[in-house]
Amino acid sequence: MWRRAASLSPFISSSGSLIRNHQTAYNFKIWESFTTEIPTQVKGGKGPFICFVLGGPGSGKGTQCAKIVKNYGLTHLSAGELLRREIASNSEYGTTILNTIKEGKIVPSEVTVSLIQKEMESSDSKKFLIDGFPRSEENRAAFERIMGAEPDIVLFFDCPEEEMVNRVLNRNEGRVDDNIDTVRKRLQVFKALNLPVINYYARRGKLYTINAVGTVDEIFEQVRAVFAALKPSLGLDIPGMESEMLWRPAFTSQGDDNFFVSVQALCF
Ligand SMILES: Nc1ncnc2c1ncn2[C@@H]1O[C@H](COP(=O)(O)OP(=O)(O)OP(=O)(O)O)[C@@H](O)[C@H]1O
Ligand SMILES: O=c1ccn([C@@H]2O[C@H](COP(=O)(O)O)[C@@H](O)[C@H]2O)c(=O)[nH]1
Ligand SMILES: [Mg+2]
Repeated sequence: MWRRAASLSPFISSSGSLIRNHQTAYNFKIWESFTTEIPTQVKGGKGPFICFVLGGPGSGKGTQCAKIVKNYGLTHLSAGELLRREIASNSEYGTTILNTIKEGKIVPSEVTVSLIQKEMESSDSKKFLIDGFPRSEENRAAFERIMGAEPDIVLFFDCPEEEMVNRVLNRNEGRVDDNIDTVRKRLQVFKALNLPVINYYARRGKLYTINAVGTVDEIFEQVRAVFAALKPSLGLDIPGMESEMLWRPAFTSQGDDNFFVSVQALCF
């Protein structure tokens, strides 16, 4: 099994530009920073490239992951899908997982990490998109402990709650948690347990915030900019992406009611 502790590689500078009054759906207070550093080579260790994909229910994680897979060939592991597959296979944890999902709560970390671990270790891929995980700080710590790895980058699909609720209620895939009661609970869990994880990665300089409002293609253009920056480390060849701009929260601290995020405007 591969094992590594991810490290942040050296940073390079480029000239920055400024966009004012950027506000996230979760009322992050954002101010602009002139620091414009990006990792030259995100991937430093021996393990696979890992990208966590976070965002509230219905923010479009799965939709965008499908496009990332198609464009950049990463292997997509949706934690929710792995859990739903476990329910369908009548495993010993099936009933507990089903009840947890119906309640919009979080399945014990050991169960989810073990499912992710099995998929990663049985795959030849060196580039993973892990969608909808970690859901909590406890999930995050369990992944680091069990896998001996951290994500190289984290994408956060930032979407207003009303839009997320509309999308989930119109999804029509027969999911047991696509109903208004469970969605409300999932949003509470997201704010209480997942936002702190997102902030953690912002502080670590690994978070890329994507504005998840717009058409699927408009949103993917922001994702494309992130992956264009990672081209050298992923061995990707993406023409026409020489000068893209994206927003990357660089530091976050949490006050009583608000999160404060400074943002780097990255030009490259
Ligand atoms: N930009 C968009 N505009 C409108 N609808 C969208 C957009 N992106 C995705 N959708 C639709 O919204 C619904 C939720 O999207 P998706 O399943 O990708 O979200 P998710 O973040 O994976 O949600 P969950 O956490 O519940 O799995 C789907 O029906 C999808 O087709
Ligand atoms: O890491 C995870 C991922 C998911 N869950 C549970 O599954 C549902 C659905 O997840 P989606 O990512 O929206 O498909 C989620 O609400 C949790 O109940 C989990 O416990 N841990
Ligand atoms: Mg999904």
